[in-house]
Amino acid sequence: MASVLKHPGLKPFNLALIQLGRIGSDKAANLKHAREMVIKAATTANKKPDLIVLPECFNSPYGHVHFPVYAEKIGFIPGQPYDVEASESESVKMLSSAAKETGTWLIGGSIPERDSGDNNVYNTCTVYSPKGELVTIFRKIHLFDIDIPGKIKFKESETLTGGKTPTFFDTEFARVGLGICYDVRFSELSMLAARQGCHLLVYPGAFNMTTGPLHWELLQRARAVDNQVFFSMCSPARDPSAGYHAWGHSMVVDPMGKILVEAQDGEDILYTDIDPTTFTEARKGIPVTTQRRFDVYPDVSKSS
Ligand SMILES: NC(=O)CC(=O)C(=O)O
Repeated sequence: MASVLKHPGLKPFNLALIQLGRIGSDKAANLKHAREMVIKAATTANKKPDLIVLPECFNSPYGHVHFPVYAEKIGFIPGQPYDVEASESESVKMLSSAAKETGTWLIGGSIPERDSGDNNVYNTCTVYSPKGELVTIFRKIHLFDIDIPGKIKFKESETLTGGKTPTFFDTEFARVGLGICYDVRFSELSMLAARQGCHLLVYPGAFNMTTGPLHWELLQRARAVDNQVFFSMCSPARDPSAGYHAWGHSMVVDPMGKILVEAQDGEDILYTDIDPTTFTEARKGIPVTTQRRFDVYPDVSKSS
């Protein structure tokens, strides 16, 4: 693992999750509604959130046939300034302007993205500063290919390519690691982020009616406790008329594994105060971060 600059430290902040409903086949309507909900999240709470999160695949129906149809070219090159005005992506333009208008950090869930070079389609999360700058993107690394007979068969790899780059970004209040949905099942990704100093891991996600009740909460609490970090997944609301029935239950878990807030299955906005004391006390009281036995097993975070 390449050495990274340390973040100055976790500060108290307010996190808002938008469990977005009304995601249908009309992309313009999806974007309009997502924008309205970001403004609502920023303006209707007693305390303005510092970071707002949208769910996985918020501008398109969720399914491999839809991804290439809804895919947009973003053309983000890490380390280079990005010109939102010149972007080919209508979703990026909307998210950037919503972040700027509200003056909040915004994790723009995920959208299908077509790479300008290799033409592959990715499931991509974009992140915006309060000034509306596109600060980073993250492409879902582990594709959701499962087959549980009689229950659910899904194959993202029919049309998507998996990303290759674990990603985090720094705000003035926290270092935030990113993943998307199925990535939560691969503990190495969150371990890497935690070892790089992330305080909070955010995974926009859309579990389903088979795996949701069994694993959605379990995995988030496990990743939070494994790594002693705040962990959050933000889902679309459940739509019984859609081809894919999302589980919902967006949540935020603290570093002790306690669920701080949880939605049901409908559209909702959740707010949580992130308290650095929980983070510090979890690590002080149960000091696993200093008790690892790398003389017995390898430090996976150091392998390249
Ligand atoms: N939709 C996903 O990517 C993952 C999922 O539903 C699961 O892991 O279960």
